[in-house]
Amino acid sequence: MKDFDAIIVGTGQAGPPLAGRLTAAGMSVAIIERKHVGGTCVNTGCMPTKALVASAYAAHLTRRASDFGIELEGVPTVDMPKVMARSHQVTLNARKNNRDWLQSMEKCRLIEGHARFESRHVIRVGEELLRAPRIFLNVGGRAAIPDFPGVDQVPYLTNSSIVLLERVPRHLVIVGGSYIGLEFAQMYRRFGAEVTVIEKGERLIGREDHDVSDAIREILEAEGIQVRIGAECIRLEPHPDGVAVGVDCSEGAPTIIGSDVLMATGRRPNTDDLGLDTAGVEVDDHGYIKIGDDLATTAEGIWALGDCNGKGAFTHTAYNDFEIVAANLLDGEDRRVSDRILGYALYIDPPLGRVGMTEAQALKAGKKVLVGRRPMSRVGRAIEKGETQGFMKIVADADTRQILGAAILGTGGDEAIHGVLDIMNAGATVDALRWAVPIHPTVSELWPTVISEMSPP
Ligand SMILES: Cc1cc2nc3c(=O)[nH]c(=O)nc-3n(C[C@H](O)[C@H](O)[C@H](O)COP(=O)(O)OP(=O)(O)OC[C@H]3O[C@@H](n4cnc5c(N)ncnc54)[C@H](O)[C@@H]3O)c2cc1C
Ligand SMILES: NC(=O)c1ccc[n+]([C@@H]2O[C@H](COP(=O)([O-])OP(=O)(O)OC[C@H]3O[C@@H](n4cnc5c(N)ncnc54)[C@H](O)[C@@H]3O)[C@@H](O)[C@H]2O)c1
Repeated sequence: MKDFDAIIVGTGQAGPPLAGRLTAAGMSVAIIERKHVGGTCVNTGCMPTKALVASAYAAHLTRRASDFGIELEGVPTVDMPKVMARSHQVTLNARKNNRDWLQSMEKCRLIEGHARFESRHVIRVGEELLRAPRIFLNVGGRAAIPDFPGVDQVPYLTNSSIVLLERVPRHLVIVGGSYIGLEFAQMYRRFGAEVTVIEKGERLIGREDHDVSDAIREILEAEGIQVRIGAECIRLEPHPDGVAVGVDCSEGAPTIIGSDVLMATGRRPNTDDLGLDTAGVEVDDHGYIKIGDDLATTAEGIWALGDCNGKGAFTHTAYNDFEIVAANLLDGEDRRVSDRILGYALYIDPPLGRVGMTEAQALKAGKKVLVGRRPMSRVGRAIEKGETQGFMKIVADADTRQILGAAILGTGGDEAIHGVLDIMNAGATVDALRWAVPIHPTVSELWPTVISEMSPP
């Protein structure tokens, strides 16, 4: 048995920085990883996908070159092994930097292997037993594969395997029309694949407002992506040309023949093989670890951070979990998950930057709202860049004038949304943004105009 002051399971977005803070405070730390250091974001998530999105954008811009008065000789081609090598290198560099960082921490031991509770404060990794009074679970999640008829008879891709694919599929069928599905759909279309997105809901990216969903569908369809919504009873079977995907949709043919299928139907937490029962750590019906507002689990001395606690599904929410735990344990603060104002982005092109409530959520919460909206075709910056798809929108409380939420589906939207995110965190009203003097020419410079034109929906 080896004793430590703390054990961290998983090297995703919360584990390594927490190891940094704990060791800096003089604690001995064991951090355990069963696969690649850096977890999902670094190895099979944000980093490789955003590197691929960058290549896809380059391909798209090259095809549009003459719109900008640039004439290229010959037809631009996509060198997929090179595209993948570039993306993979981004991952390898980050993985190595994370590993080097952990190994440089005094009193931190990186242990490779699968961790499992032996008892509340003892964890087994292979033959080794480790004990600590504090245990932090940062085990993340993996692709959830629906139990479709025929799913075990055909090969399919997930986010983990598609980021290593060195060819352009002839026809990529993507099951799931949300973050993962839509980012890969546009990227592979731009690499030259025929792409069909199959979504069981009545619209793409169903958590967003209807106007956002509709505009995203329009953007994707304009690039030749086929969208099939209301897909019921999906079934898969081998076909001489790849995979036959049966869908009973409200529109379109009942069977789609794809060369490849990508499953993008959500994630499930890596909590089924941790021995949580042994430790008295409770999970909900979906396997997410139950936590309080301070990220403490139902077992004393055990915390759960990141995707595995079901309170966030993003790199920045996992990192914020680390910040909350470190501030509470080491700095005497009283920080809470419920204080977090959620922002996120969908990295299609143009991107969707989002913060706070949607208009539908605000109305459902019984708020009296004011809404301001402007198409990107009336934003100078977008016109100058030749990227006028999408719109920007803000929702405010009509009584208190607090900002409830905002969306920018448009060029630079992933960055520009931070103007609203920051001012919401500062607790200011919509009038603070109304009277700001933003820089010209930017997307953000339109907020004062949009706000001055707000009206009830
Ligand atoms: C394709 C894709 C794109 C994404 N893009 C974005 C994006 O652009 N922006 C964004 O904010 N988020 C994005 N995300 C989400 C983001 O990757 C996750 O929210 C984030 O990585 C969660 O981090 P985490 O720390 O909770 O866990 P993870 O990063 O999943 O890390 C958990 C680690 O724990 C290890 N582990 C699990 N069980 C054990 C065990 N028993 N023993 C030892 N080790 C174990 C795993 O191997 C893994 O390395 C994306 C996700 C995907 C799949
Ligand atoms: N830009 C980003 O920040 C980013 C990018 C990629 C992934 N992520 C994270 O990864 C997580 C997983 O993303 P995701 O897109 O896989 O999951 P998701 O939960 O966001 O969406 C899954 C989609 O699949 C659909 N679906 C579910 N079962 C289906 C079925 N049987 N047939 C057809 N459609 C079905 C759902 O209706 C939904 O639209 C997200 O929670 C997100 O936080 C974030």
